[in-house]
Amino acid sequence: VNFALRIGFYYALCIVCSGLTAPVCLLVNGGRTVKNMRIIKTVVKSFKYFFGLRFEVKGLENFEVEGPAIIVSNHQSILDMMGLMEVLPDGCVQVGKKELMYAGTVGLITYLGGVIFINRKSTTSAKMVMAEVAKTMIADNVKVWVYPEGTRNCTGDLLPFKKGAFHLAVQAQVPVIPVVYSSFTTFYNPKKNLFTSGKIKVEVLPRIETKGLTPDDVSDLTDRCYNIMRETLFRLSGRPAEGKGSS
Ligand SMILES: CCCCCC/C=C\CCCCCCCCCC(=O)SCCNC(=O)CCNC(=O)[C@H](O)C(C)(C)COP(=O)(O)OP(=O)(O)OC[C@H]1O[C@@H](n2cnc3c(N)ncnc32)[C@H](O)[C@@H]1OP(=O)(O)O
Ligand SMILES: CCCCCCCC/C=C\CCCCCCCC(=O)OC[C@@H](O)COP(=O)(O)O
Repeated sequence: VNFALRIGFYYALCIVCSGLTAPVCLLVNGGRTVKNMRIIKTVVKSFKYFFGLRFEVKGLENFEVEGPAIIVSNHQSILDMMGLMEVLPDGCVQVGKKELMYAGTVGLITYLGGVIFINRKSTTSAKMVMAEVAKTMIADNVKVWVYPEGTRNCTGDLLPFKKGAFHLAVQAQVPVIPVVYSSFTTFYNPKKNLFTSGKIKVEVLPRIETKGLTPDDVSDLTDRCYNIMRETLFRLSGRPAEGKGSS
């Protein structure tokens, strides 16, 4: 019951705050633009206090790259939206599933914030959108945040990465910046109706350059990023690295 109440309150907060923030975005910036993310971020950063969540962030200086970049991070839950806004650099849009656009006021605010919507059921259309993004991120000097697992996953491990983000980085010849959030499993588990207060460690890792890489290098780049992020996830979550120390 407690779980349902807290999650219900989270949804309500998202819906109501989106409804109140949307007119502000429209008045200040006039329409769909990444500039609205600043306003959205300010609102969302207050949410953590309602749920007793604390963020411990390291490596923010790694976001300080000139020009565009692809940011990739692990995706555990709808609560990630709070972790996202906690560290989101200016001029950064996210890639999201198109279903989000139809989520009432939340859809409206994601639209106004400039979220790039992809149809996950159609690889061709998703790739076309991503190819377009590769061009516009250079022209508009924006960073793009992608969840390369492609879906939420709250197991304490990473799902295999999809390659879209890395194709995008190579096509645009921009660096990849990995961001890792420690596992939520100790305080959040929908299967066990668990949602208490808790601490989330966040680490922004040093950028991985892609200058000179070609489409043939995308698989290697993906693996490299996956391995670094998985190691970091286990370290931040206090879980022993696999294959080491097991008898
Ligand atoms: C104010 C108060 C507000 C309160 C509420 C506020 C709310 C919100 C505020 C805003 C917050 C927004 C938050 C948004 C969060 C959104 C979270 C999500 O929705 S996550 C789900 C969507 N995201 C993704 O799926 C991204 C990761 N996926 C990918 O990158 C995929 O690769 C793809 C989607 C591009 C394609 O996927 P799929 O169809 O499954 O195909 P694949 O198997 O991945 O690829 C098939 C082959 O194609 C190759 N490929 C992929 N991309 C390209 C490319 N661009 N160019 C060339 N080739 C490409 C790929 O390598 C595969 O080939 P292979 O031979 O197998 O390697
Ligand atoms: C009038 C219609 C009303 C509809 C109301 C729907 C309300 C939804 C409201 C609030 C939810 C807050 C969500 C914040 C956004 C977080 C985005 C997110 O994390 O999406 C997860 C998703 O990307 C991964 O896809 P999978 O479903 O795991 O694969």
